[in-house]
Amino acid sequence: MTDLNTLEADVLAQVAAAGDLSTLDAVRVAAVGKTGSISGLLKTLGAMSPEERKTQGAAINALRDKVQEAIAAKKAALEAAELDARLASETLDLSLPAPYRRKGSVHPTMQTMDEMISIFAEMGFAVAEGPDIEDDFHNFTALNFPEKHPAREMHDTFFFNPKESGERMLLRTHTSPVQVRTMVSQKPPIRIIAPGRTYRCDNDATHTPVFHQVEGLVIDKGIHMGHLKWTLETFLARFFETDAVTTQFRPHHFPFTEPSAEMDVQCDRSGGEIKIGQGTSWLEILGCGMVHPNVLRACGIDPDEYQGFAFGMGVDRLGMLKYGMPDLRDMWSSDVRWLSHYG
Ligand SMILES: CNC(=O)COc1cccc(Nc2cc(Cl)ccn2)c1
Repeated sequence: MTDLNTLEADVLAQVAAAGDLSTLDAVRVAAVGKTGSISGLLKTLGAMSPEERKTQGAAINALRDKVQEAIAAKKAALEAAELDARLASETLDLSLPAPYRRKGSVHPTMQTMDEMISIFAEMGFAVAEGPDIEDDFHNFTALNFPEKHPAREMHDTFFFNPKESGERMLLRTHTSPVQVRTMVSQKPPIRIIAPGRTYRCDNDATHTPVFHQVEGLVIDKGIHMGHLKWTLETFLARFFETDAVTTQFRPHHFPFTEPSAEMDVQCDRSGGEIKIGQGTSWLEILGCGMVHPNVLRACGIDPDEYQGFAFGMGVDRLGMLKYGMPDLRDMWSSDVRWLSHYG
């Protein structure tokens, strides 16, 4: 017969030595599990005399209870220690600064476009939008482009495969179609800007196939070039955050305006960066003009009753000027280091 005292001392020593819950459970199974040492002793009771069974049985049960009590206490101690360890490792010191997490930023092109839109909105312009996929009429014909105009060629414009009807759909080459759609659907007076994505078959150091434009259109009675000049100078001064800008009109040609002009803004190129609102250099900033009568007529507006001006500027170009970005291609490299620097 195994000496109960030796067994007790041995099992209690194993319980005390158990360093973690799984070791303790292994000790429990070895002692009081189905095939455990103490459970095995209980099976020997059957072969004893009634008197012996009474005393021996009581002694073995007492040993089993003692061992189970010790295991329960040890389990509670190990669990408490485990909880303390977790509390210690997961304690948040709220007085510490939060760990740095890089937040996203608005792309400089969209930031610039948002600024342009909000300035024109403050000046009373509504924002008009339209489809990127356009038809010949809205992108060219209504804008007084002659049938054989080079801009209609494949080398300049992305065309889709002609539909059965032969209508050639294309990716709009400017946002003017949005203004055409507005003139066709809304009676004057009109004061809108048309921001958006435009597409051309260009791709070099200063041109990307997708670029962003903001065009503007005012149609009313008695509109003249003075209104155009004031509107653009007011916008440019606010956009470049300077008191006033000096501009000049340089004669130009667009099919959809007559007279057409390019507007230069006076700037200082002497330092590394171009500064608008000071200096004596000229920098081309946008194209504009009085809406051509043929365009008004194509949109159902009588040029003897209403006149209008329009302008168009490149968002990426203005953003690069304002934020001093050296290379247009950086705008599209989606280099996080660059974007987070400017964004
Ligand atoms: C970057 N943009 C440029 O160089 C030139 O953009 C321009 C210039 C002059 C006018 C317009 N838009 C326009 C729209 C209609 Cl519906 C009628 C007449 N004109 C856009």
